[in-house]
Amino acid sequence: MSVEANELIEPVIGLIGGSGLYDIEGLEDKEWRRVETPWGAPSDALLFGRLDGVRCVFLPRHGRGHPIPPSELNYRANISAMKQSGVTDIVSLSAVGSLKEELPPGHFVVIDQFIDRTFAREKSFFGTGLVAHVSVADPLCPRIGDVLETSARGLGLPVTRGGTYIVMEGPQFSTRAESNLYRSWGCSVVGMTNMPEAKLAREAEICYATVAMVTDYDCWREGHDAVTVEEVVGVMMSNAENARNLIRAVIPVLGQGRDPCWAGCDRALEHAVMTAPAARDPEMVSRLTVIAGRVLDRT
Ligand SMILES: CSC[C@H]1O[C@H](OP(=O)(O)O)[C@H](O)[C@@H]1O
Ligand SMILES: Nc1ncnc2[nH]cnc12
Repeated sequence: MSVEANELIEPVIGLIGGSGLYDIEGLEDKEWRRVETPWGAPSDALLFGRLDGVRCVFLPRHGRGHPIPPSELNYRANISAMKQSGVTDIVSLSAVGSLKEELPPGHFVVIDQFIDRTFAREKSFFGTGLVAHVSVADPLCPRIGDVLETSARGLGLPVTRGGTYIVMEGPQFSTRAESNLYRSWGCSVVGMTNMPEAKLAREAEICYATVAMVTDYDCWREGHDAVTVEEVVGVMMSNAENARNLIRAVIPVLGQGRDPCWAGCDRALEHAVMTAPAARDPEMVSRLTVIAGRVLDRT
């Protein structure tokens, strides 16, 4: 997709559904389609359709029925499949634990920062033979964040704008010492999936924002039981209903024709590629065409 000046973008909205969100209701012309990528298969087929005329692409992050754990997700294939499907804007929906008293279960947080503590995942599309460094100083798209916040408030949902999501490797939940450490770092919520997803979306020049849906207080709270899957699943059900309403509200807004993103997420690769054309591995270049073709074509 081109983002030259004065060209109006017709957005395609990508939705990545987390725990408890394995389908999207109300899509017209819906069709599940498998998408192959240079990085292998995504978590599942993607659901293509339209909502109020806006093209949407939905992917259940863990696959339908939740067979894939956070560390085994093929994050590169998931983001590449979105890019190959023309997605310009991703809304990520995620279950998280709360690290702050004022963010109770049921609360939605439109986060604005991450701390990435994952260590067993492929984190970049680039590598030997084609090196690039994008900025993730502000890893979430504030333009989408504005729409999410306004729509959530309009629906009367309990929502906080801003907050840091610490991404842990999992699959076990945190120790009490870890949970308290994350609190001492000022983190708002803890989860296992949004990294490297957000970094890869940035490399793919896709605007990306997250609605972190609180399901539990993790294990830091004195006198309260530590989080269990039973607790998470229970709260997830009511969160999922609110998430569906929020999705219905944001898609018509995000789907309007627009200029390139004012925050620049869709131009992240502009000055990011380090490897001189003559030093590039042709196989890497060919593999990366779907992600970085926009900039590789001209350098
Ligand atoms: C049963 S809670 C653990 C699971 O839920 C979250 O995933 P997602 O972001 O896809 O909703 C969390 O990070 C864990 O993967
Ligand atoms: N407490 C928690 N820790 C990590 N991931 C979570 N997802 C939902 N609750 C969580």
